[in-house]
Amino acid sequence: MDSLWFSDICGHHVSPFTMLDFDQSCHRKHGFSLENKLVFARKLYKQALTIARVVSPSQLAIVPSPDKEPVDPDQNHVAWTSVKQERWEGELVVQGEIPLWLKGTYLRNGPGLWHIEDYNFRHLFDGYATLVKLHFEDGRLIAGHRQIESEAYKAAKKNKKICFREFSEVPKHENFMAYVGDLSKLLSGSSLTDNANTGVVKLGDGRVVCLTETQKGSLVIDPNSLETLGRFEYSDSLGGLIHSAHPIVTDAEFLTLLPDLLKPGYLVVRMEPGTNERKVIGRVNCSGGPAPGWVHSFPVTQHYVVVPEMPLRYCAQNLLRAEPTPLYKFQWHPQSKAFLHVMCKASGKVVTSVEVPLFVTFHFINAYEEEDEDGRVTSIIADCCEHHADTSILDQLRLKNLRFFKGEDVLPDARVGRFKIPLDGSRNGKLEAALDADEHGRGMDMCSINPAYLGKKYRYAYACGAQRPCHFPNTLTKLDFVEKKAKNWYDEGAVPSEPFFVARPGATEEDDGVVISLISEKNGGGYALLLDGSTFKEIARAKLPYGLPYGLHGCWVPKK
Ligand SMILES: CC1=C[C@H](O/C=C(C)\C=C\C2=C(C)CCCC2(C)C)OC1=O
Ligand SMILES: CC(/C=C/C=O)=C\C=C/O
Ligand SMILES: [Fe+2]
Repeated sequence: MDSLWFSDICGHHVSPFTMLDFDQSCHRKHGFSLENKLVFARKLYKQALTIARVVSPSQLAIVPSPDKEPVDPDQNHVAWTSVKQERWEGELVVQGEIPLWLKGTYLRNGPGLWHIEDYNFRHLFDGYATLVKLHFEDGRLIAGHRQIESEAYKAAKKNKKICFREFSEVPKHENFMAYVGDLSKLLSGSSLTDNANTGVVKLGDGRVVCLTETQKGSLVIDPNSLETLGRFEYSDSLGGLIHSAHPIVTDAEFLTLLPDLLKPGYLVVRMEPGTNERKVIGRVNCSGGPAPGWVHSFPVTQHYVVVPEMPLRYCAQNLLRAEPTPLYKFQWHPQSKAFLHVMCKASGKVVTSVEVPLFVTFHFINAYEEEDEDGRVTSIIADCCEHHADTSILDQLRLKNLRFFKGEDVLPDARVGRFKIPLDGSRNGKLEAALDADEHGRGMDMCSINPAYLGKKYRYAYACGAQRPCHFPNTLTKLDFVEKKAKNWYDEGAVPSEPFFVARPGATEEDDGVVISLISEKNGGGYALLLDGSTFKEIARAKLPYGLPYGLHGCWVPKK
């Protein structure tokens, strides 16, 4: 059903646009006549009406209604509470020693504002983006935070209601016709959010861009003032509405995946520093399923891009709903199986597609090539934070579940899933735990590595693990894939964010550097924490004036 809605709109699939985007679609690129465009528009409108018919009236909220979930302020951990104010900046008092070599700014993005007026959002991923900075220089630390001024955020503030479609929240419609109008806006992408609340990357040319799952939610910011400078406009004509929220970004390139919901598959694209133009490396067709698997992230090796095809797949039907479904914009299709595709970066050729055991992951950690004694690549190893093929983690991240922790051990188990992809033409790949998950309390997500080891054989990763009982990953963990051991950091009641590794300039050891994390404390406070990358012992901490909401992903902007 999902793909049927779109399949007959446009007969050819030469252009890799993902959904239906008038301005940038293949229709413009291939010079379609006005008449054809009108035929196309009519088809679109008819499809919107068909969709409107299959969405039952109960899924239409006619009157705006606040989320009626009970809110008990005593239970509200600062990690899950909206940021206190629009912005703040100041120097922090440092306990311990910040290494003098640490010069630059750590930026962390995340969904920090979960209400508009008295309407409370439901899911962690719905929040309006809060950008945090920690600027280290001469052993001192200047911190700050500021809201990202996306169109979605500004419109919500001005109109005192949600105006764009967020991860799970949808603007409420006054009546049925307004809903049908919104559906056509959805098909053109104009109703989708640009709330860039997921990650932040420094491009090779120095521009700093905040990102989310929607392409329009790529916003350029100033890493010093945290001011939103404007939209990052992709100047190519690839079109489409969504991309992977985690591009692979180095000083030399920006690689990402554009899922194609019309003809299930993915485009692998590359953008050079100093340009806004993505160029196609190649295309992968899906091996299963009515739609591509969700690609929140993907891994690369030195010569290959690994394109994951999870059985948790995008679902056009769920995209159009007015109320969230248990799996939000996705659907679980175990019968469609799971695959990993390997594309050669240089030629764009798919060198293998293997079936793998079912899996669920948000985050790939790293990947590398294994060689035989003659230096021929025999297989690829790809590691991820794997949730035992169980989608319930998405539900666990509802704010209601995060806010009401009564001490039960409800965090679903996760592990470091290690895929082995043979390159000898075999049709199946393997998936096993890279180390005993009890080493990290069977919690596993929000990972980082030493960026010098991207795509190469590596030994260490940093992530959030669990000290049970818990309902959310609550430790920082250093994983050693050689010893198959983990070192864990824990502070009772604290919610730590993604441990981010910064290498010491000139280091020769993989773990020679520091790990930065922002901690939200159970008493409403918060602090910036520095751990030694090798010993994983605390080397410094600095208290913030107030605790900040939980955040997702970060990047490092070194001082020039
Ligand atoms: C994880 C994670 C989710 C969050 O994503 C935010 C948005 C707006 C996602 C939107 C969508 C999908 C997840 C699937 C396809 C459709 C679309 C609506 C674009 O940020 C995160 O980190
Ligand atoms: C917070 C999280 C995923 C974030 C996606 O970007 C997962 C946490 C639990 O495993
Ligand atoms: Fe992520």
